[in-house]
Amino acid sequence: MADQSARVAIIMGSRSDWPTMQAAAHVLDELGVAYEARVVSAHRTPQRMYDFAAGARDEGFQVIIAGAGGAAHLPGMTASMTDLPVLGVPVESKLQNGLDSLLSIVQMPGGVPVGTLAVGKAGAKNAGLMAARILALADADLARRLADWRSAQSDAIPESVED
Ligand SMILES: Nc1c(C(=O)O)ncn1[C@@H]1O[C@H](COP(=O)(O)O)[C@@H](O)[C@H]1O
Repeated sequence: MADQSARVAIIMGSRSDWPTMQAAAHVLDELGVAYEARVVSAHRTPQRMYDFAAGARDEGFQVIIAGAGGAAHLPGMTASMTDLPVLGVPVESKLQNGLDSLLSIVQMPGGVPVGTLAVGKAGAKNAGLMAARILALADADLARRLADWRSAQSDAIPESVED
């Protein structure tokens, strides 16, 4: 059962994806956005994927972040069964650093949108930020926290090339 306050679902094809997908969880923690993380695989747990995607809106989720590697069908299959925005994160694989994951997620047929981020932890981090930006369209407090987060990021980048 989902934590009723969780607005973002972070799903992934395998527990082995969690070190990557934690980057999404981390930034959502920083922004005070409640999420729930689950292992859901289109390949290995098709009924769990079906039940999750069909029931995600009723569970209270507003955005889904889906990470998977290799033949990464999870984001697209999930997007085919819900009208919630689905953000796809290609997890790095053994083949060309995850190029297979990226192409599996980004090359969706017209009519089934998956917003695809970069491969790996940077993509997962940006998926968390993108989920927050979507939610912030209707949440002024979150919009302010996002603006503060962005300012803090800028402040942390030194202009000097010396220490
Ligand atoms: N791409 C998918 C799906 C899916 O798309 O349904 N389910 C698992 N996987 C991926 O298999 C990779 C290897 O998984 P294991 O480490 O468990 O062998 C993971 O990156 C996972 O996302």
